[in-house]
Order: sequence, then C-alpha cells, then structure tokens
Amino acid sequence: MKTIKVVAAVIRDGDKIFATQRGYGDLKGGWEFPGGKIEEGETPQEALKREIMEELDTEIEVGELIDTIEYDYPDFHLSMGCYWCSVVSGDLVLKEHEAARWLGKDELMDVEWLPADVELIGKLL
Ligand SMILES: Nc1nc2c([nH]c(=O)n2[C@H]2C[C@H](O)[C@@H](COP(=O)(O)OP(=O)(O)OP(=O)(O)O)O2)c(=O)[nH]1
Ligand SMILES: [Mg+2]
Repeated sequence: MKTIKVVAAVIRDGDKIFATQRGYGDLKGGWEFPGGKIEEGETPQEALKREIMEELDTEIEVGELIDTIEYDYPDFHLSMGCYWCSVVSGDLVLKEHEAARWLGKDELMDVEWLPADVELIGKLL
C-alpha cells in the first residue's frame, strides 16, 4: 500500500488547541489538525510552516514532536508527524477549511475527528 507522509500542527494557546474542519474531498466535514503532505526536499518543519501559511495565512513556530501516528486508510497508509506549534503572526484565516474551533481539554471529544486522529486525541487527554 502507498504511504503518504503528512505533518499536522497542534496549535496551542494557553490550555486550548486549534482544530479545523475539512472543507473538501473524501474526508470533508471531518475534524483534523491543519497541515498536509510533505513535499520532496522539505523537512517536516518546513512543510508544516508552508502548509499553515497556505491554509491559514499564519506564520507558526514549530516545537516538539508529540507523536507520529500510523494509520491504514482503505486506499493508503498515513504516516503523520504531529507537532506542538504556536502562532508567531497572523489571524488563522480559514482559506480551505469549513470551520475551526479552539478546544479546551474537556471539549476535545466534542468534534468528529478523522479516524487517524482519534489515537492522538487519546494521548493529548
Ligand atoms: N492535515 C491533516 N491531514 C490529516 C489529519 N488526519 C488525517 O487522517 N489526515 C489525512 C487526510 C488526508 O488524506 C491526508 C493529507 O492531508 P491534507 O489533505 O491536509 O494534505 P494537503 O494539505 O497537502 O492537501 P492537498 O494539496 O493534497 O489537497 O492526511 C490531520 O489531523 N491533519
Ligand atoms: Mg491540508
């Protein structure tokens, strides 16, 4: 099966984290951490900064790796590096997503996460 390498930003502000709802494609409507596919020649950190600029018009600082999630979707294997991040500048403008929420710890289960994210949410709790 084909492996897709993805990076995702867990953007934190105080005790809340930023979740976004996918606006297009097969998984439309599911909640995720913003980010996307690593392109050839990029480090994970470079890819994540680029993706967040593209998707949210915001500059971030990429911190520690939280976990790498490995998940089998029906048609590909996902390998997703999830990093703690914080906003450096910008207003988190939704350029591709349908909606976004800042979630506190007691709200993390209030949205319908993509299947691969459920394990990560368990770890964040
Ligand atoms: N960004 C992101 N993708 C996730 C998460 N969970 C999860 O299963 N995925 C899957 C959905 C996609 O099949 C795959 C790649 O993410 P993506 O669609 O954001 O990639 P991208 O921004 O490069 O978008 P595109 O140019 O390919 O349309 O990872 C998550 O929390 N964040
Ligand atoms: Mg994306």
